[in-house]
Amino acid sequence: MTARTDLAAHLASLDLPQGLVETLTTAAAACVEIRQVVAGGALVGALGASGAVNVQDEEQKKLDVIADDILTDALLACPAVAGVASEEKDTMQASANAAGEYLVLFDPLDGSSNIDINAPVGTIVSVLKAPSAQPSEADFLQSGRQQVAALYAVYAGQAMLVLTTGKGVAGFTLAPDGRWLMTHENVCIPADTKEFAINMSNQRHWAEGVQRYVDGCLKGADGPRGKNFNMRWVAAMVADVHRILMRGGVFLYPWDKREPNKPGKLRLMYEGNPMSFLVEQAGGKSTTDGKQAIMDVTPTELHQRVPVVLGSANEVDQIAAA
Ligand SMILES: O=P(O)(O)OC[C@H]1O[C@](O)(COP(=O)(O)O)[C@@H](O)[C@@H]1O
Ligand SMILES: [Mg+2]
Ligand SMILES: [Mg+2]
Repeated sequence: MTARTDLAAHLASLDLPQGLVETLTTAAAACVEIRQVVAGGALVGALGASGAVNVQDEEQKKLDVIADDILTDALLACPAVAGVASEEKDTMQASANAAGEYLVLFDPLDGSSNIDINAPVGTIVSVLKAPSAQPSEADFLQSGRQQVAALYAVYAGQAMLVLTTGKGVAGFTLAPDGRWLMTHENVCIPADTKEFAINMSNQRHWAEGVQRYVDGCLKGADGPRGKNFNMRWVAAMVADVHRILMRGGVFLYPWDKREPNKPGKLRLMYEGNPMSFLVEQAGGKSTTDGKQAIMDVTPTELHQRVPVVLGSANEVDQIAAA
């Protein structure tokens, strides 16, 4: 096998504060542990419902809870971490570390409906600087622009970890010895695409602009776009965004009129912001509606929702203009 840079060497090359290196190393190791549970599936009791409901009123799967415990325990034990916030928990948790410098927010298991059918799932992580070593919930409500790092791990045919610390995007594949080895050095999203991703079953609820945009894609070479489009929907944001980072495309989970006061399905702090950091660092755009950057949204609550329109830059502009 070719000698490859591992995650530790990559982090060392970035000239990052030691505490950030420790935080990212801890999160990446937790993802290896989660991957092992995902891979064991029914053999390790990882499938099925937990019987509980989370703060978002969603039925928790066993794997949501297992992944949350793995990440929470690992990060709270990391001396550089001042506190964590999880999609699966009502409130943030402060660590007992007197010198914690970072706040870590995460979606421990993204794509929960895929768990029991052995389809791709993943973990999404956002890292902020901690204003104090004894953080309050308000300390977590920083805009996406304040992130110092974001990563996701996707557990599919291979497990991959994709990371940014604000200097581009690098992708790593999990090797049999448990190390993350760099396989994708400088991930760039092509500006143009012929592929879109949206849950079509919600079509009747979308706003008119989204209706017009998708209609243009469906008409293909016979319509206003003058080219044929393909459609994909993995039902795990982490895997849909991974596809876009690998070969371009757009992903939409837009506002819709079912619950007009609810901004969308996806969560700003655990999904929208970290994915936006990665997408922008890879040359794509990540917006609420084709125009407003998600990372410029001012958070008002930990479990805030956000509409999402992201991916290939020119195609996101098409959605803005639709
Ligand atoms: O059920 P739908 O409408 O296909 O929604 C799928 C979306 O919901 C999510 O699974 C929500 O994430 P969780 O699994 O973390 O709750 C996204 O990953 C995905 O894009
Ligand atoms: Mg999710
Ligand atoms: Mg989740």
